[in-house]
Amino acid sequence: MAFVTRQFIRSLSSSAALHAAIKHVTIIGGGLMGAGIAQVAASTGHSVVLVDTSEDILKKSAKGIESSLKRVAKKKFAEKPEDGEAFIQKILKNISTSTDAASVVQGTDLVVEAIVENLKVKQDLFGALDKAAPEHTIFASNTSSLPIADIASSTARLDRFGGLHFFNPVPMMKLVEVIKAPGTSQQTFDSLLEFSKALGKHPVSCKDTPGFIVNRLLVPYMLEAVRLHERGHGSKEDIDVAMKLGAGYPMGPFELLDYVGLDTSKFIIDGWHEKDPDNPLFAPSPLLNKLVAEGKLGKKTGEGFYKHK
Ligand SMILES: CCCCCCCCCCCCC[C@H](O)CC(=O)SCCNC(=O)CCNC(=O)[C@H](O)C(C)(C)COP(=O)(O)OP(=O)(O)OC[C@H]1O[C@@H](n2cnc3c(N)ncnc32)[C@H](O)[C@@H]1OP(=O)(O)O
Ligand SMILES: NC(=O)c1ccc[n+]([C@@H]2O[C@H](COP(=O)([O-])OP(=O)(O)OC[C@H]3O[C@@H](n4cnc5c(N)ncnc54)[C@H](O)[C@@H]3O)[C@@H](O)[C@H]2O)c1
Repeated sequence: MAFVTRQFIRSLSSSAALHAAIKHVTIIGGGLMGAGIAQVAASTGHSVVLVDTSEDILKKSAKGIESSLKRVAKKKFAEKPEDGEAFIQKILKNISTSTDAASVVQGTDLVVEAIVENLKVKQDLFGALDKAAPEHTIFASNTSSLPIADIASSTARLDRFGGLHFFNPVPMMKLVEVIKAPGTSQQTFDSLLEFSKALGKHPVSCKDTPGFIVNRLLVPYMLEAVRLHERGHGSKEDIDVAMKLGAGYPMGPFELLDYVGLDTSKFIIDGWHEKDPDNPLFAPSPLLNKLVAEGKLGKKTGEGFYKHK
């Protein structure tokens, strides 16, 4: 009996037990990543509000979520396709949309931000949300390249602020990097780990260090691929085939750049160049800059390094 009581007290005093499970999630940004995160959170039984700047964008996000769910349902209900539609509708019921972030965060346990990769824009958003959200609400950024501590500095909840770095396409990629900034409390960090697991993802813990784990290794590789091509040492097609057939990557670097979005890639590299202007690795790429200036942002606009259907 004493053993059972000790176990019970220990379980109550664990930070997981002290912190209520995350149920209501607000995702800010309904683009590639935000829509994917909303889909996965809704599919795992969370109530989700997806926020963007216009109803038109949110309609596009909802369409994207529905077509991704159709792909999931096609596989899951291959034997009984008639159950697929009910599965999709049940998940879609868990998602609502809004253009008013400040009002919807009033009832949320967690805010996941997936807006444009720009420090000032992210700081302004979180600064405003900090005034509107309840005390217990945790804030997380899906930034690819910005320090979590810098984004969090616009709020007064450094202890309830961390990083949740998802991978594209979110419904398919199992990894989430959970980032503990210097101010992030252990309780918040544990909640973010738990939330990632509740999404069916595999979380890894990560310090608030440039590029976290994956991008610290991936970005230099992508940069070298672009430089190799710019020097005329290989066509983009050959470089892509080489990395798929020779290194076993599912996509070549140019296919992946188009998939990620050339605007986001440019934000990442410009930000690092600004911080470390003498590092030749982060020097601007004329080819990337030209494509972005022409509005060729990759798969999302129908053309980037390649043309997409
Ligand atoms: C000098 C200046 C240069 C600038 C350089 C700057 C570089 C900066 C770039 C860094 C960017 C970092 C971004 C971010 O922070 C981190 C990332 O997210 S990095 C990206 C990580 N992602 C990948 O690496 C993806 C790699 N690709 C794949 O894993 C696969 O190709 C794929 C996407 C899963 C698709 O698989 P394929 O076999 O290729 O294609 P299929 O279409 O047949 O799909 C297979 C299978 O998956 C299902 N599926 C695919 N997508 C979805 C979806 N969105 N929703 C639901 N289901 C999906 C599909 O239905 C298939 O199912 P099946 O038919 O097999 O049952
Ligand atoms: N694309 C990727 O592969 C990838 C992977 C991991 C992380 N990320 C990161 O996720 C974030 C979003 O990337 P994305 O590819 O989804 O970008 P995206 O351009 O597809 O979507 C961004 C969305 O945010 C919206 N938005 C911008 N400012 C807003 C604001 N103030 N309030 C509400 N909505 C706003 C835009 O309208 C747009 O719909 C970035 O920080 C990026 O670095 C991207």
